[in-house]
Amino acid sequence: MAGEYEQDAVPIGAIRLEAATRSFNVQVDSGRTLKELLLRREHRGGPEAVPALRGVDLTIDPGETVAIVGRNGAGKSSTLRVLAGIVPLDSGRVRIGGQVAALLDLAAGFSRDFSGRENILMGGALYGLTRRQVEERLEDMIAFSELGEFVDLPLKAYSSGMLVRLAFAIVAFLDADVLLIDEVLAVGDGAFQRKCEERIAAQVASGSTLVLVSHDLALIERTCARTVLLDSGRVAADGPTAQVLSEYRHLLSGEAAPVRGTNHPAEVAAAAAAAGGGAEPPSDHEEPA
Ligand SMILES: Nc1ncnc2c1ncn2[C@@H]1O[C@H](COP(=O)(O)OP(=O)(O)OP(=O)(O)O)[C@@H](O)[C@H]1O
Repeated sequence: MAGEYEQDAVPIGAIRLEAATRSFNVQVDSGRTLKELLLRREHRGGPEAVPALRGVDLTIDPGETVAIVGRNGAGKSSTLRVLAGIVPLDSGRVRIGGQVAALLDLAAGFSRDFSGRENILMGGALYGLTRRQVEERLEDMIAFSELGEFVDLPLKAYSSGMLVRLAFAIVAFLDADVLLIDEVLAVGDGAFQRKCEERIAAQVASGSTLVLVSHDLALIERTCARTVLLDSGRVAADGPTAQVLSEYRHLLSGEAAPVRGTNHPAEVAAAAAAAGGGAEPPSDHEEPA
């Protein structure tokens, strides 16, 4: 049974996620034997379902500021993708009210052969703005991005920080009712990060709902009143940010090893600080896909 995604079935700015489940099929290739490789035989193992969300319930009211935290692979990005309507649910229901602006996978939303200016024009249309509305905001968006002459060069020539500037400049002037932001702010430089934070704060002050996924616990403390802790695709805690982050730090400091890969360096540092120790972040940190 497929899950449901309904827009405008709840008040503007509200989010309702009910019993959300989602798995991803991953081709497992580790069991291939040397004989199979030498004889070029097909390996019999099929795709394996990796559960990302296992029955997540989330009720967010208009104007709330909510952070989602959790270890690598906990299901944070999957939750945002489901809320943005990019990834459908296997079962459960998403309802979201009003216009949604998502800053998730930057590369996915852009055309690399077109200039920044052209991408703004196309991006605005994707978010439901008319050509005229985008043109009215174009100069403000370009000024916000501080891309200078790069705005007329193809995106192939952009650094990842420049892509963030472009993406944020579009989202910053959409006046969306719901803002979904995944970690992207971390790629911009310090000055631009502060500018983005100020812009987000202004949008929240004007009534937008914010859902932020980040490993930057200080950013969360500054930005979000409420935090949801995910663990292995389930909600492990949901409440005031100070309380849930304290639980999360406790979880991180008490664990010997993460679920998969290494901990994010910011989390390791936070856990070390919480434990009063001086643990160094792992040098061979790797981000899972
Ligand atoms: N497109 C995909 N294909 C296969 N597996 C996926 C895909 N997206 C997510 N997963 C799997 O779903 C689980 C949850 O992933 P998700 O990216 O939501 O975690 P996360 O909490 O955002 O992790 P991180 O902190 O590392 O970004 C992981 O086991 C991940 O491997």
